[in-house]
Amino acid sequence: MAAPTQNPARRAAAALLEAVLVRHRPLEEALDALPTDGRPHKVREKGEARPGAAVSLRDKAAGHRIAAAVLRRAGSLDAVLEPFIRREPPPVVRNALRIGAAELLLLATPPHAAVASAVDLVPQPFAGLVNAVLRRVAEAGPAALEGLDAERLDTPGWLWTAWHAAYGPAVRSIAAAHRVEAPLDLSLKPGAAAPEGGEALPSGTWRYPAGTRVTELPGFAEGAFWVQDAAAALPARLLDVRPGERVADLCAAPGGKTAQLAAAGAQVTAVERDPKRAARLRENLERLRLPAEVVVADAAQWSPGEGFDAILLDAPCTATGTIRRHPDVPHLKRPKDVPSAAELQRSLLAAAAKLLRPGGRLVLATCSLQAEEGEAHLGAAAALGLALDPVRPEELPGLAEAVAPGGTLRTRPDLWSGRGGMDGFFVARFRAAL
Ligand SMILES: C[S@@+](CC[C@H](N)C(=O)[O-])C[C@H]1O[C@@H](n2cnc3c(N)ncnc32)[C@H](O)[C@@H]1O
Repeated sequence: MAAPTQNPARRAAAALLEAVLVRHRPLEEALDALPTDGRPHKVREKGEARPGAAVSLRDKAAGHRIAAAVLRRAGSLDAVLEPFIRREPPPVVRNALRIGAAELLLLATPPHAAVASAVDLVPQPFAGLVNAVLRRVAEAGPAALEGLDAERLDTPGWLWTAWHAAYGPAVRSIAAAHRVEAPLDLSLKPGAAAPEGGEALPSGTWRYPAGTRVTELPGFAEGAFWVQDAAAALPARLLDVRPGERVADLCAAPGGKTAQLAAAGAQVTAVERDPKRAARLRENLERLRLPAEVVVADAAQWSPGEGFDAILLDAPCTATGTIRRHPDVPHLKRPKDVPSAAELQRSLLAAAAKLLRPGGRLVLATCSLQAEEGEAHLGAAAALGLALDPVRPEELPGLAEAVAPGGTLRTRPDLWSGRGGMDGFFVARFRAAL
């Protein structure tokens, strides 16, 4: 069978799925590792696409889109494939079947191209199987997905149980929100004009349709804005820094929150443990022409001397609040990751409390939907002498429902659902004793 000319994109998708589902590597790392030829378009002769060969930027983007669709809906796709598979095939075949099914059922690829391309991805002995199974899926069409409990099928059981315990029936709308690709959200530098085509959200974020390429928007190279989910922009806003205040951003890269603090005129020290990520943070600040001192250090061990007026602790976490943007997260995280992330957050919180001047402010944020990485930290904060400074609903227009009665903030992907949702964050603001 002739190899379709579009197959470099499917090969890229297969490589990404192999990295995430077989080798358990993050999708972004796998994307960075894909060899590209740097050209937006590349016409290939049929059959030329070899594993490991460079792909064009366009094929990489198309492969990313296919892989993301598979990762978002893997449970549903496997349920559709199930009746046609007698014995579990090798991972390369299973992933080719998922790619074919995603193209047929979710991405509106013409059936002939979807089936032929998936067949082209597998070793010859499996070509017949993939062809036969996908022809059956093609016959059923998108109706094959109807009647499935997609929310449950596409959510690992342990996450469903935890979210049900924390949020009750809203677990279903959270899971439904994960099916949809997130929009592009931008934070603007003060005084900068928003690129055309965006929607101004009540929180100040500018929102653009999913798939918008930020680097192609006018103003990107000039540093007029940076990418930041609407919910991710809230922690720094709630710290409410003033010009000239000494502020530490303790887990800083890639720097969205550092940029907000610096744009507000604070004297910012950004601490980041990972040297590569610190380099990216520096690059971002350079593009934005915003000043901040970047320190490569473990924030749990860092002792700069004088206390800070304000500290932002955007602690590393399981990132289960960012599944809309990172559909690999449910496939990579395991239940045991939650207590270890919570432990790390507790140690960083204790270190942060020591870095505050008397009366200083601290905002703790995590982009996790797990209560252990959010609400459960309030007791530890109190034991460290940090008094909760409640967030008032009027501080966050349009988000009153995200402010808990005690004054902590809990955003979820199903909030603002008619407008494209937002990442799931826990945010709490504290004050050190005087
Ligand atoms: C949630 S991300 C921060 C996102 C960032 N605040 C922003 O808004 O762009 C967490 C960051 O903390 C860094 N990190 C993890 N543990 C750290 C530690 N002990 N000290 C300093 N940075 C750490 C990670 O490398 C990662 O870049």
